[in-house]
Amino acid sequence: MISAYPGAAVRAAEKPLLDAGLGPALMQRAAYGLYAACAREVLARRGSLYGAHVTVLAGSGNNGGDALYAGARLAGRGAGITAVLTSEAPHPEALAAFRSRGGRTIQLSRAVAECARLCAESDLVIDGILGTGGKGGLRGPAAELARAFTGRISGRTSGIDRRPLVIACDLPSGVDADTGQADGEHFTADLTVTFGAVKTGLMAGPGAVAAGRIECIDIGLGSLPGPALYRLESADLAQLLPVPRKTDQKYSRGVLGIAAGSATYPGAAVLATGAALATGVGMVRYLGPESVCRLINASHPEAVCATGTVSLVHVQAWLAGPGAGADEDQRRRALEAMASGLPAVIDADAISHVEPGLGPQVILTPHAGELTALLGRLGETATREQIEADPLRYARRAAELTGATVLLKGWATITAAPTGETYSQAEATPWLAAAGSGDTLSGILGSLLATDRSNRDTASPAPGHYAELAAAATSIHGRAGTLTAQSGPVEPSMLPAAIRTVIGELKKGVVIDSV
Ligand SMILES: NC(=O)C1=CN([C@@H]2O[C@H](COP(=O)(O)OP(=O)(O)OC[C@H]3O[C@@H](n4cnc5c(N)ncnc54)[C@H](OP(=O)(O)O)[C@@H]3O)[C@@H](O)[C@H]2O)[C@@H](O)CC1
Ligand SMILES: Nc1ncnc2c1ncn2[C@@H]1O[C@H](COP(=O)(O)OP(=O)(O)O)[C@@H](O)[C@H]1O
Ligand SMILES: [K+]
Repeated sequence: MISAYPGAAVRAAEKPLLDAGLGPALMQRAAYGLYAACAREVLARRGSLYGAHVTVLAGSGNNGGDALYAGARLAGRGAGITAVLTSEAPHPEALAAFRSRGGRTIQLSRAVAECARLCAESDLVIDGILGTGGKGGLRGPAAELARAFTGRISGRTSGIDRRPLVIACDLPSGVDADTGQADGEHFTADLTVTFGAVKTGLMAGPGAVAAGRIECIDIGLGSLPGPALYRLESADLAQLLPVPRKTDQKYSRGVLGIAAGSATYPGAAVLATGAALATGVGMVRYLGPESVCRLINASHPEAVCATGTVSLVHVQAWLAGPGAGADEDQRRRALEAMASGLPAVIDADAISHVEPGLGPQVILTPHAGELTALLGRLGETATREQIEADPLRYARRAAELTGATVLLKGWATITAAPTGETYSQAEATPWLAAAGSGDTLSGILGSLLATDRSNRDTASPAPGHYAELAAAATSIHGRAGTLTAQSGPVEPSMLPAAIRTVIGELKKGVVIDSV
């Protein structure tokens, strides 16, 4: 499990070490970690460091110091290095070390276009303009450089036309370390090498997109108090996924009730059912119109379909909403599922029936547009753009207002418990942005809720338990999408096959964090 912390928590952990005079030592550890990651990435790409063109972007603070020291080490291995100084006052000792290894420097303010060209023609750009001391987006010539560089490389790929590798020092410059907001100009990295602890802004909103892969360098800060944001990894998922016991029968494994689909939108029910079955539920009991029952049974003969009410069937968890449209019976079933006290996924159209006073076992799964509407009904104004810019804040706020667990979809999907525990999963691929993809996510989550033993074996699961299960479902969905995308565009109806593969690999202990 990865734990991420706000910049202020990392700075507080550094403070006693800085007071003890260890600042220079911490910077050397950070710079060495950055150098090693840069060397590895350049070697993997072009086979040799010798003769590689590297540009270091160095700001006025310690972030620029880290980048200059890393650049000095790369120069020592034969790389040709230029530092673009974005301020008049770069870190003096780091600059001296850089120059003593033969690194040359250019003052950005006098040559923005030349610096943008230099970056675009480099093998590697190290972004050391701003770190945790940055406030707001980039300003002045640094902002112009980011704009010009992005313009020059847009359309290039990492293949034949050689887009330069961009490695961010601690965080991409212009990204807020705590929220991931990136309102102004900022850099976008292939890899972010972060120091001491992962910053929350690298795992949320635009910051998660700008960060690329994340690598954390231990600089000896020790443990930090109260993690703000978690990310599940393969080993965590393997532990969370239940395996049938020898004494199990279909009911003890878990039954999921699905109230999804309508005469207008029957396909959503088929997708959700398929995903739930592929995740390993004991039984699906489907409730909905007869026409949808027939369609589901045509592709999933194992689903038990009926047209009745929620109170008439015995299940361990509910899933309501996908494709429900304006169907009045499905609306009633969604309300009964929320009031049942059982774990329930409330997705799509059912989200518009949500009222405050729910419990954490109810998991709402909006995208940003659906969350705008929900918050509006609860008396809070937030546009879709505001939610996409700061998803941590709005997912937490929605959980607080409803009492439910909230899963806010996106490139990095945020899950927030009403008690404050928050997760971010980013294994997905943009190929998953397709109609019907969310229906499969709800099916995976419904299955995990129905087969969850802690719900039956303990009186009240730990705070954050449902947020953890929702994060696990997101991760399985993202991995299944990424696996499917390896052979072409993703059709959501292809996902169940990949879900089975992902779960099988996780259970075998195969590490597929970087599929
Ligand atoms: N502390 C430690 O132990 C260790 C720290 N480490 C490293 O230090 C980094 C934090 O260093 P830092 O505090 O010097 O901040 P950093 O972000 O480099 O620069 C701030 C400067 O930028 C300026 N500025 C601000 N916003 C701006 C904007 N939008 N556009 C333009 N300029 C802007 C601001 O000027 P101001 O606006 O305040 O006048 C100020 O001068 C951290 O991320 C990590 O890399 C590692 O070495 C490990 C040990
Ligand atoms: N750009 C993206 N990158 C990765 N995943 C995405 C992206 N856009 C959407 N997704 C994922 O695709 C799914 C889309 O869900 P949703 O919009 O509810 O679809 P639908 O309701 O049509 O089934 C969500 O799991 C979301 O996180
Ligand atoms: K940076």
